Amino acid sequence: MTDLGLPDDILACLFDLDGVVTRTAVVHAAAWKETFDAFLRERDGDAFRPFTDADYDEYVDGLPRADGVRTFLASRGIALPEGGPGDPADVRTVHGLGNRKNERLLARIRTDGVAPYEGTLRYLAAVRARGLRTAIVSSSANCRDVLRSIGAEDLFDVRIDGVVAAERGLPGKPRPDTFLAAAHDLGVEPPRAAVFEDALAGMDAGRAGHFGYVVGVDRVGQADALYAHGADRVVTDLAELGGDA
Ligand SMILES: O=P(O)(O)OC[C@H]1O[C@@H](O)[C@H](O)[C@@H](O)[C@@H]1O
Repeated sequence: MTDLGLPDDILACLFDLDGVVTRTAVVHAAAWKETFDAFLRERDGDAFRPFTDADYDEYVDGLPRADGVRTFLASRGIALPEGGPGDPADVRTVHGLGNRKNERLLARIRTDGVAPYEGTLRYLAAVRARGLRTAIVSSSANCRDVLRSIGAEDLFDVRIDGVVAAERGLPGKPRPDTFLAAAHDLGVEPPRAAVFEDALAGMDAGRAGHFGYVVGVDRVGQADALYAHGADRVVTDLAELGGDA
């Protein structure tokens, strides 16, 4: 193991964004809850069954936006027409609901701003100082704006996010394709790359892609689930891995 807490032969680090680099996983979760609860109340009346944290972790966290809508609704036996990406936020389609959530997410970000995890920024600096390559691998179409807002865009050699994945036709997490694309673009074989993820879907992607090391970042007390989904090690902050100057 190196002083970064990684196997000696790791050459690249692939980081998820929301919940790993920035404190935005909770912002996404809150925007989803607002959106789904309003939808379910409209549909089922006041006796509706609310969207829970467990629903978020299991069906939505880490997935591309439209996949999150489909997967959660399917868990409740609900299917909506697909619609299209340009659907207005009040249309009852997969994309309409996704757009409704995005409006709520952006409103929250406008009001509260974006905060990074300082431990991750320090770890990233240490990774780069030791000559390892870095990528951001996020399902979010808002990834670039979020990184820019904390001045962290230049910390990554490669970005595979929701926009790039759509352009290239890559399936999102839990499939490994976005992480594999990042490793490929960095010129590193998957067994020589480490994945850093807070979402269960991200763990599944790390395992499916046969990456050299998968670090689960536990921000919400789900260490056991992260291990069950394939983490090699679980930390609550990347500073625990090492990388001190
Ligand atoms: O809606 P966006 O910004 O494209 O993000 C898609 C997904 O991105 C992931 O990073 C989040 O964990 C999910 O909650 C979110 O739904």
